[in-house]
Amino acid sequence: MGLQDVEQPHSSGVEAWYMDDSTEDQRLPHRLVPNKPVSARDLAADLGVLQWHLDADKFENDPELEKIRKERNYTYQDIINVSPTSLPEYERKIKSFYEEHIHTDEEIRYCIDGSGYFDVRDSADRWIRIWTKKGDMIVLPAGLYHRFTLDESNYIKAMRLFIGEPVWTPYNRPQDDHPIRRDYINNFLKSHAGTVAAH
Ligand SMILES: CSCCC(=O)/C(O)=C/O
Ligand SMILES: [Fe+2]
Repeated sequence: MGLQDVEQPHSSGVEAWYMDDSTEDQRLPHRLVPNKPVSARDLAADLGVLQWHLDADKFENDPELEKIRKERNYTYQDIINVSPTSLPEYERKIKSFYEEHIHTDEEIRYCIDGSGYFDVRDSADRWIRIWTKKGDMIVLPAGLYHRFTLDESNYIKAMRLFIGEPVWTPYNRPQDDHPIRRDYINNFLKSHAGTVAAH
């Protein structure tokens, strides 16, 4: 099944916008002025980023979540609490989450509580900030350059899902010759491949 074939219940989706270039605190929204929003449709069609909105209060027994897990073969799940007081080695991990990277598999996160920002690169190498809040589930495809930060609430509780045994290894940019990155470019960014700059 292709990424575009999966039914996504909410067409409006999570809020996303192009980021400014400011080096201020990463937890700030970093919107352009005026704000330049990005639609759920564009995230899916252009970048392969999928999303659903679920009832997080019933995450332990939710038929909708079960359906997604079955359809997409997500056999593994665990829960991560990210906050200065709950995450072991918080400083090291939060720094590593915010290093631009890819994974060799999808990154699937379901926000059960709190909130945070997943930043993704578009086809012209610009940052798009995706604000993930309670009930939002997102899938970042393998090979997509991205990073994560907490927002000003300083707390997110997220379910991590995976197909098979989980592999969390980040491959920090540059990874332009990595086969997974090449596959991603061929699948999603082909028409813009010449414009995606190497770092
Ligand atoms: C909210 S989950 C922590 C971030 C993470 O696991 C990751 O891989 C970010 O890219
Ligand atoms: Fe990641």
